Amino acid sequence: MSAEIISGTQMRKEILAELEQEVVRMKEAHGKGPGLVTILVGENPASMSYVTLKIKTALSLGFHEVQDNQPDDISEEDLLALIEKYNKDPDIHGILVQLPLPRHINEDAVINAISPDKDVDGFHPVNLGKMVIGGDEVRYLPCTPAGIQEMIVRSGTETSGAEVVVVGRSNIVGKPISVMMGQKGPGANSTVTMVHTRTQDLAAHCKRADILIVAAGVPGLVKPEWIKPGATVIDVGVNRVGTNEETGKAILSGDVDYEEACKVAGKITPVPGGVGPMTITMLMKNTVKSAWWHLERK
Ligand SMILES: Nc1nc2c(c(=O)[nH]1)N[C@@H](CN(C=O)c1ccc(C(=O)N[C@@H](CCC(=O)O)C(=O)O)cc1)CN2
Repeated sequence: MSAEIISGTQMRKEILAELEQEVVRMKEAHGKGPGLVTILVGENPASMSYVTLKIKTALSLGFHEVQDNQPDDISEEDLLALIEKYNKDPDIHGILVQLPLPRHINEDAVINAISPDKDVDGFHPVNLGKMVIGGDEVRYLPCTPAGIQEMIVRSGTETSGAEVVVVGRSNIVGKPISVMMGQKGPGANSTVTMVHTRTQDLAAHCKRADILIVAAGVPGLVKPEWIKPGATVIDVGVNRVGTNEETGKAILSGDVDYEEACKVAGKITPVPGGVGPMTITMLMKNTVKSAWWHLERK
């Protein structure tokens, strides 16, 4: 048996084509499209490549894109003032501050400074609170969890009544996706267990999962014998495990032993080309949603 591959790269194409049409309609209706600012502090190579991808995608969709790069030693006060400037800018509908930030800056203070109306990352406590309440309250879902849920749904995996096991408890992936999969509604209604690397008998928990979502940041953590035959496996890990000597590019590995897992799982996401591309796609979707909200409100 070889698992069906759930390709984030392919799904990205489909969703971006839908968004492109929406941007055309928005420009016809309002004379302008979505505006996104990307704020990058310092020169972390991974962050630089993610922000470059975000800018490229936004421009390809016809967004108004502002790239605001700041030096590593910017003070927290100056960064907060910069965010406030964009909170007030009527041409900007989405504010993205790339994480992680340098140690001298308090990440929570920065996230809290972004207007919840422009928080297209979905990290602000107001938006996380609305996500927990669910239903009509939901505003911007955090991008990686939203991408995971979209992949599960588009792959035709049944979620209602399914046993979902989430490995990892981060604020940006593990906690939100656990809540989202347990909500009432389509693409959810699951029975969720959230575990982590200190959980006793992690393997036994994973083995019960109809849908196994792994976001632990530990390369190759999940072994094939931890997987229920036929399960859908979503690998969120993007671990840099070496460098390709010929191309100089990073060699990426997920949190799942992919080659072997393919022999047991029913469906599986690859790394690269799985959840990663969906994160940026969902950022675009949130920005389009925010732009409609801001433009129609006036
Ligand atoms: N403000 C934010 N910061 C961070 C987020 C976020 O959602 N908002 N998430 C991560 C990084 N991230 C987006 O910013 C991200 C990670 C991975 C990918 C991706 O496409 N990965 C590719 C591989 C790309 C590579 O070669 O490195 C893949 O998995 O196929 C996109 C976005 C932390 N910070």
